[in-house]
Amino acid sequence: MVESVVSARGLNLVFETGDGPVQALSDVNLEIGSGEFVSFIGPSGCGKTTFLRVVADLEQPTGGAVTVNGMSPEAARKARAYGYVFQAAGLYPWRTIGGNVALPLEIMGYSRAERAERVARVLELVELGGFAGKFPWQLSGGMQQRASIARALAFDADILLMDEPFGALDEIVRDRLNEELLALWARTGKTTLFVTHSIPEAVYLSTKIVVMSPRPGRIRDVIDSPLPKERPLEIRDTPEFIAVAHRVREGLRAGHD
Ligand SMILES: Nc1ncnc2c1ncn2[C@@H]1O[C@H](COP(=O)(O)OP(=O)(O)OP(=O)(O)O)[C@@H](O)[C@H]1O
Repeated sequence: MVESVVSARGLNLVFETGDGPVQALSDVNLEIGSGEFVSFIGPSGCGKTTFLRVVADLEQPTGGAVTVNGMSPEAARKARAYGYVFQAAGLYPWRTIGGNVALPLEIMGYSRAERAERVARVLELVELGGFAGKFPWQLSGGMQQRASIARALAFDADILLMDEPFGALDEIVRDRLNEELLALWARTGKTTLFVTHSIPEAVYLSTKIVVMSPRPGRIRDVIDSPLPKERPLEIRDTPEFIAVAHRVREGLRAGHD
């Protein structure tokens, strides 16, 4: 049997707060295979970020089990199994773009030559080849987010965790970055977990869409996309695309009843 890259079985997570327990995740079961692009969509507070944080070993489940590459999240973190892209680009303003991308490599003790080679390669991948020497404030919001994707790619982890990376961008920039991300995913084959509030974004990007319901966060529906791997933006006008979007919307609506 092929081992899942991410496997969640009976996952529960309860936060103890001053106002009593908050159940963020309830009995989440999910298998993610190698090279899949999986979007998590659901209303605010349904546990999407919490799920990503469990995978990244930033939160401890209170029940059930998660494995990442067949290991505990802690072992996977130590093996540098993933890169993490946050909602805000989170670049250090006093470092150049190249310096920001190199930072995790510096912390990990890569040599200067190795850092330079990797920074050049990942900036090229996100089409920021000529921008290594610029500072974050010299780049648009979309370019900054591309730089933060480059930073997550720099140490060649085979899993990419992305928490609403394009949420703050206008729709035209977002469309372009969606196209670029899809091309990048096709080129690199990284298993990608992607949080979004946007139905078209989830349907356009994903091989699998996980629809979640509000607290306690449960999986309402898991949709294996019938769309082909090649996806021009115009695919969003096809009946196949509209049918998947409809099913996602139905799942979100059912979660509210
Ligand atoms: N550290 C924490 N302590 C207490 N409660 C928390 C903590 N982190 C998250 N929560 C609660 O757990 C629930 C799930 O939060 P989470 O951030 O995972 O939701 P989300 O689906 O990512 O939301 P959004 O779409 O708004 O980002 C929310 O009710 C949130 O208030």
